[in-house]
Amino acid sequence: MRRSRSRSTDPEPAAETGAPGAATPSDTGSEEDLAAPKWNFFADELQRTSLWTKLTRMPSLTAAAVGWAWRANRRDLLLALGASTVAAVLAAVSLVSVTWVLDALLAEGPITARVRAALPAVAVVAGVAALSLAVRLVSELALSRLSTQTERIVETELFDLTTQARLIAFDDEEWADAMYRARDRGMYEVPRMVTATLDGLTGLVSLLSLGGVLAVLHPLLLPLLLVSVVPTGWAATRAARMEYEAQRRLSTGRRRRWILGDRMASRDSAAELRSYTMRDSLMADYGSLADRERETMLAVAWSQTRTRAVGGIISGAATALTYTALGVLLVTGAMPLAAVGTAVLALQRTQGQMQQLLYTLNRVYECGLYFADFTEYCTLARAALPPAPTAPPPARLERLEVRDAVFTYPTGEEPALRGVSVHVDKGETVALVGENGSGKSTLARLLGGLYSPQEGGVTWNSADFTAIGPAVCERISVIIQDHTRWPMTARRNVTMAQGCDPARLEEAARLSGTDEVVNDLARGWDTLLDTTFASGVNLSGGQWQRIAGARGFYRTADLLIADEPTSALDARAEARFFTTIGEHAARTGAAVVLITHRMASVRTADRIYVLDDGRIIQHGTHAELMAVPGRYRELYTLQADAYGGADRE
Ligand SMILES: Nc1ncnc2c1ncn2[C@@H]1O[C@H](COP(=O)(O)OP(=O)(O)OP(=O)(O)O)[C@@H](O)[C@H]1O
Repeated sequence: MRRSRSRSTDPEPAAETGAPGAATPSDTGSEEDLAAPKWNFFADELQRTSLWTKLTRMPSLTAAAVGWAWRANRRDLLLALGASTVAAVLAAVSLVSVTWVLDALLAEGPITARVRAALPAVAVVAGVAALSLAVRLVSELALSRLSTQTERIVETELFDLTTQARLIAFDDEEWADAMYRARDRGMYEVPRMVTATLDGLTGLVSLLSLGGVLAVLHPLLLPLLLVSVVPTGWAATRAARMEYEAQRRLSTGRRRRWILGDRMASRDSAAELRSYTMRDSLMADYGSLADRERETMLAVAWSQTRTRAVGGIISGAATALTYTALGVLLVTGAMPLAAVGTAVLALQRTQGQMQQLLYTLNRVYECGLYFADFTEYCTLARAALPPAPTAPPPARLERLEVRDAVFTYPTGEEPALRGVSVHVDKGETVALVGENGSGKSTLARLLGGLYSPQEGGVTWNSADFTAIGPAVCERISVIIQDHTRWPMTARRNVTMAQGCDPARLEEAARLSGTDEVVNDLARGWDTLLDTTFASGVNLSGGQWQRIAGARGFYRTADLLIADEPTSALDARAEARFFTTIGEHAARTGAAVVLITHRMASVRTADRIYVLDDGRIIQHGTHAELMAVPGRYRELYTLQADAYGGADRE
């Protein structure tokens, strides 16, 4: 792995910090790893693309933002648009009324007569101001309602797609990073983008009406105005692009930092962190990543300030030029004094409005970049959805078969399964054994309909899993090796998405030994299993595994897949589990696929498959496999010897 280029930000070597075993910088990934992950392929393209090309994306981005707002609440959208347009037109009316006031005040005659003459115009100015305020308030209310509602539908869209995506997508770096970016910022930018777009549209209408007033006063004022505000807008847009590019570069590093931070602050890793004195090493890793981020962001802030300064200086010079031109127009008599007064006012307002509009356009552009992350993720996530089922929901299981399956993880260099064929018949108990990494869990996931092989196929009563779709999961119950500790009540941790059937719950609890766990809980099944809440409790690893077992038994299924279901159980609980799993199968008629390293527990299986390096190297009953030399007999004998030969047959 290459050394980090920002050496000054790397943590000190272990010997110097006195932190034994402190991580070397490369433990957190070289700068290149962090700056240029696969998904960041577009960063270079982004750099090369001109501002003009990006601005041409605006109409489509704006249309997309308005589309989301329309989906969120069309009434609020129309109200916001209508009210903003009225407010913009009122601003121009108010300006014309000011000219009227000035005309009256600067006319010939006694001051009282001039003031009296100006009164109707003053009343119009006041009335327009009051009306503008009311209309603006309505517009702001509609906009904030719209923003909240858009946020809601965007979040729903993200989780809707994410929870439907095929499991394999989570192993795909590009997908995972896109999801992180969409969740981290992209999805929050959609409501901002909607607000910014509507602000932009309002600003445009205001500007057009103010520009109309200015053009009527003198046509020369318009180009002068443009010259004074465009440089500031250019600077703001450039600054936004710099920030976006930096954020995009830092995204992977941030994700790693977030994960590290989570490990440092989480209860699950707290004990191991202390036992292995990981503190200094983790802090160094975290610091290294945070330093890189800080360095990048400080450099960005400095470049942004330089760009903004250039824009500001050019704008300032152009403003001075505009006021000089006004002076010349007044002195030469090309414009009367009242018109010059209104022009000064109009120029100030228009300048403010134009700056605001450029700032808003810049916001739309900036939000648009992150918004594009969200839409990119939605596109990727839609591509990761399982294809629509073409076969009817599966009937009761007769035979589940995997044929010549080849499966490689998206990040894997070698296939995890290489031409595997197995089958499970109704009511059978099949065991998968093999050493670590031989492919048992991967095969179990294929059997459970969670992964699809790249070659070969998986069928349920001869119907292909892909054709059946997610409905196949309804017929399968899985006790997962790395089961989830759901932050819910004990009852919900067992019943999951199914309704609670007290008799089935009691039976599942008895079979898995969860009854003993729940009996000890002060609030029984109603106990919240999450210590982040005041009433929540924590369970031991073995107790959690019993809950995961109960989850598997509770579900009415034709097939129960149990992947290392007893790894955390004590000897008594383990023995009980292997007896009851058979009892469960006999009572429900369910087939069982059992994965375990406890060789003694697979002796009674109808068929045992032995895996090695992604291949089935042996299969048969315990007696058949023990009768021939091979991996099964070797593993079985090794374990039996460790137990003093008690299990040797
Ligand atoms: N998410 C993943 N991404 C990439 N490779 C993976 C992933 N999960 C597993 N692998 C690889 O696939 C191979 C098979 O892994 P698998 O988990 O199926 O083995 P196993 O037999 O269940 O191991 P164990 O007995 O340790 O649970 C291993 O080489 C492993 O490194």
